[in-house]
Amino acid sequence: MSVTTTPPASTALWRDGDHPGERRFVSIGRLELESGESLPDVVLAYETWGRLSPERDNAVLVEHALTGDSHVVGEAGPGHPTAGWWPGLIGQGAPLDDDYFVIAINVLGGCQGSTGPGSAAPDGRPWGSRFPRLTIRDQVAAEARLADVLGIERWHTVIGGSMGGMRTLEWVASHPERVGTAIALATGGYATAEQIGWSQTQILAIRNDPWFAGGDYYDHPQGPEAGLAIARRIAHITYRSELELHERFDRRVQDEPAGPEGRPRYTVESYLDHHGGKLARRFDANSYAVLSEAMNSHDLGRDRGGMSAALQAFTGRLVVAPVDSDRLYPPRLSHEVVAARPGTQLRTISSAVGHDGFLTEVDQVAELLRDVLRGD
Ligand SMILES: CC(=O)SCCNC(=O)CCNC(=O)[C@H](O)C(C)(C)COP(=O)(O)OP(=O)(O)OC[C@H]1O[C@@H](n2cnc3c(N)ncnc32)[C@H](O)[C@@H]1OP(=O)(O)O
Ligand SMILES: N[C@@H](CCO)C(=O)O
Repeated sequence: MSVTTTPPASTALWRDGDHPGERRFVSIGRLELESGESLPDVVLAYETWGRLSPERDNAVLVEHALTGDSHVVGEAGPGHPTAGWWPGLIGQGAPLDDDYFVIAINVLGGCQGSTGPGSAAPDGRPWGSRFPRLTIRDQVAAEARLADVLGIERWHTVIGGSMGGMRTLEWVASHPERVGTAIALATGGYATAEQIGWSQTQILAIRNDPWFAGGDYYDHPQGPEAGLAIARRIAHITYRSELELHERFDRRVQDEPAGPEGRPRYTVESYLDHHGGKLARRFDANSYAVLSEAMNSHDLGRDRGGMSAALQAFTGRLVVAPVDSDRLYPPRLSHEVVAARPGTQLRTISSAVGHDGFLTEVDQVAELLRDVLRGD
């Protein structure tokens, strides 16, 4: 196992330009997966802030959501398609200041430096359609290997929202002794029927794009960007509340119809086109499908005798933080975690936005994090 600042050739197939110097890459070797398949030579990309204390007791793991990456804070620039997705959470004056050693890992199956479907398989060609099915448990198993390499036996805190919240809770279930405090935002103990249904719809939008080519599109002139953009449009509606969309866009028209045959383009359509196109330019469609299916696998209680039994061995502090207007991960899912594990704290984020509130209400998330780190 080794750590490097240059991406190993095996990870560099999907958009070579997306591998900046400040990101580090660790090889964690072969990973046996829940499916019974295995991934040889797994690489994880990660970024760090601060220093690990001599006692190794100040490490904080920040877990990103579906289309996030290891770039939690910082500018967009070479290698970083977007600015940090949780601005103000790490750095001087932020809750995660120099007292902490913060790590964010691009998830296994992702497309920002970690092994994913766009990486090279052992034959040198992209995995594409051959990439194995992943589960949230596989992703956490990979992250535990990275922690081993860095000499982190126990996280001071693990925090994440949505898919990052799934991994946070899975850390608690699969490595209870390695987590001090866990903060899971806008998530639940399992993927619901509705979440799986929305995922299916999005994955079908990708797979039915004529340019999908069964998933082996990397050396084609075009990929399934249109399908991915449709998937993002569908997802983005679920990430926002009905009331927010109504108040922001109502029935306003962005572009007037051209001629008698024309139809108006509603402002909300323009907004969804924007988000669909933006994601299609920065994200790999195969990764999107692989990660969506990993989210579908999420079920803390699976083969563990239920959620309560899965959380029983954890003696640390667990905080769950739903967004009150979240229709995709409704607050009842957090309440179920509280009911399953006595002592779990509930901190509700108030937002008009909906699910994306865990990203947009950064002040509330910062306050929550500050309180929890203080021990309140
Ligand atoms: C800070 C970042 O942007 S992180 C980007 C990387 N993203 C991730 O890592 C995933 C997490 N992030 C996300 O999912 C989303 O980007 C969120 C949650 C941060 C967006 O939330 P908000 O801040 O509420 O943004 P909002 O939904 O209002 O969208 C703003 C965008 O829509 C555009 N927009 C707004 N109205 C319209 C319209 N009628 N027509 C077209 N575009 C529109 C804005 O110009 C803006 O564009 P930009 O993002 O390219 O600057
Ligand atoms: N908008 C976020 C939320 C997903 O839960 C993302 O794209 O990662």
